[in-house]
Amino acid sequence: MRKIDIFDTTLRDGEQSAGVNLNTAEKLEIAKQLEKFGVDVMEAGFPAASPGDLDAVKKIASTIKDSSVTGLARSVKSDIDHAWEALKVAECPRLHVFIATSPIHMTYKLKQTPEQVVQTTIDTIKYAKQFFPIVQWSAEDAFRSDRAFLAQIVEQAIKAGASVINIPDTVGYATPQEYGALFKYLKENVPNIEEAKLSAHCHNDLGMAVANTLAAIQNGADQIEGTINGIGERAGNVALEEVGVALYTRKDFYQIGTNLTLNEIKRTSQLVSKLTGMAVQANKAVVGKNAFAHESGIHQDGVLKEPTTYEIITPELIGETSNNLVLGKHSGRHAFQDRAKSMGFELDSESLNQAFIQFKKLADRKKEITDEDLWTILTNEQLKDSETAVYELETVGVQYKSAQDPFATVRVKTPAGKIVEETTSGAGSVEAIFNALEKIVEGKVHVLDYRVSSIGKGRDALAEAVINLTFNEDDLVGRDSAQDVLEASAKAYLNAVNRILLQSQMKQLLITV
Ligand SMILES: CC(=O)SCCNC(=O)CCNC(=O)[C@H](O)C(C)(C)COP(=O)(O)OP(=O)(O)OC[C@H]1O[C@@H](n2cnc3c(N)ncnc32)[C@H](O)[C@@H]1OP(=O)(O)O
Ligand SMILES: CC(C)C(=O)C(=O)O
Ligand SMILES: [Mg+2]
Repeated sequence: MRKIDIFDTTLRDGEQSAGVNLNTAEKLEIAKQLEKFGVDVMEAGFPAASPGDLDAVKKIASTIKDSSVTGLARSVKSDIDHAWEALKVAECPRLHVFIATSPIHMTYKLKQTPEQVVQTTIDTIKYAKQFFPIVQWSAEDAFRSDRAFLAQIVEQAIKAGASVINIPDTVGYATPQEYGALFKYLKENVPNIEEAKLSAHCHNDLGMAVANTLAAIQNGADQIEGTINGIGERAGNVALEEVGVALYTRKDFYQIGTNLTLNEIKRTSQLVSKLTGMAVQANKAVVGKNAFAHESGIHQDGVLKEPTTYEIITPELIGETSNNLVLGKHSGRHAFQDRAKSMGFELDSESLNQAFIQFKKLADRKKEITDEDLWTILTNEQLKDSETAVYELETVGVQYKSAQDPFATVRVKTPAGKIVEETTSGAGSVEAIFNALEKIVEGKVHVLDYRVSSIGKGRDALAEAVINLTFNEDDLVGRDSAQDVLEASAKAYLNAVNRILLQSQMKQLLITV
């Protein structure tokens, strides 16, 4: 199987992402992880950019042994001198030098004629070759360059000593068909092309970086360049983890191998995200939080029966521990039962059905059902027939008059079956209710947070109260709803207390079983 080289530029093009700035220690940390990931070449920075970048490239070049380390330079002698200063410590120093070849860039940016650009290219590569055994030359904005001119300058670059030729789609303008065709064209029209490796470098402005990279590979690219998580200038570079996993998963189609250790992907992605401060979007291919998450019942059922029904790559392949069946309003009984089982609940089918109905009702009101929510639902069901009991609100009443402390009278049935009534004042109606409940509940209650909102629209909307409290040191969130705000608040308070009570009763039950 043909093998291609992976050139990582997370520390150079990736660091060109707006708002990203890595110090030497951070760059070194990422470089070590890239080495574990198995990249063939890593571009550690742009040594002429700043003393800090020169220092970082130097540290990386002297530390990394299993990947080749390179640095970028313009076609300017002083840039190459800076790069040599940083890279001479490497086992096999490698330079990456570039100049733009498109009419737009040559005319407006470089203000050089095509002939001058060819001459600068030749002179620069020859100068660099005095120091560096390996010189990679890039034709910036190659895709928007005149093809015949590109073929001519590539031929000259190889003659001058470049052993890797990079053909970037600098502004992410190419389509896969066109980018692939450009590689084919160069293979067929540059007489000495076999003396150098041909490299692809794709940006993602139109979201086609992965497709373009794969098209280049199919048309003879020997190396591909990209970054972890696809970070980079503007919309970023091609995401190396996506290309790596695509080549591996579809090796039946591409027939291409790499030296990448794919199960280092997750760790590498997380490290880069953490140190650059660039979050990975949840639905990003391969490394997104949702890449192995299944939310809907039909998918969850399929995955439980046979993961390959909905997973074309295993979580383990990229170093992820497992897939994730997220319970929400689209989930079905199979996933619900599976989670209940993994939490230690063995319910008969009737109890499971009842618990599932409660779960669906709650799922309509909450985005995500937590394990704590499930615990409460399942425990309620499991304890239904046993001797356990909780606090039940019988009535709540409030006496309120402007400029006076309100009084609340609360009547509750205790777990022991006694009816207890308390009347207490408070700074407000809700506080008066909580004070009365505090007197009734046996144990120490401390309210941490409380809020009410309406469910639905209109004057007759239901009120939902959510309360976070500690009860005998345990803390939990309780919630309940009612037509009236005050009743919802009292019920939410008891809901939290009862959940904690049920948890300890359930633990007791599980211990004795
Ligand atoms: C497609 C890419 O990703 S290319 C890499 C982009 N990365 C970076 O630019 C990061 C590092 N850059 C820097 O720190 C600075 O831009 C430096 C140190 C390189 C240069 O800084 P300055 O000397 O202040 O120049 P400035 O950045 O403003 O302008 C760039 C100059 O380089 C010239 N230039 C641009 N590319 C090249 C090239 N490949 N070869 C030679 N000259 C070039 C421009 O024409 C311009 O020249 P001018 O001053 O004669 O008009
Ligand atoms: C410097 C070159 C290789 C580059 O990053 C680009 O053209 O996108
Ligand atoms: Mg680039």
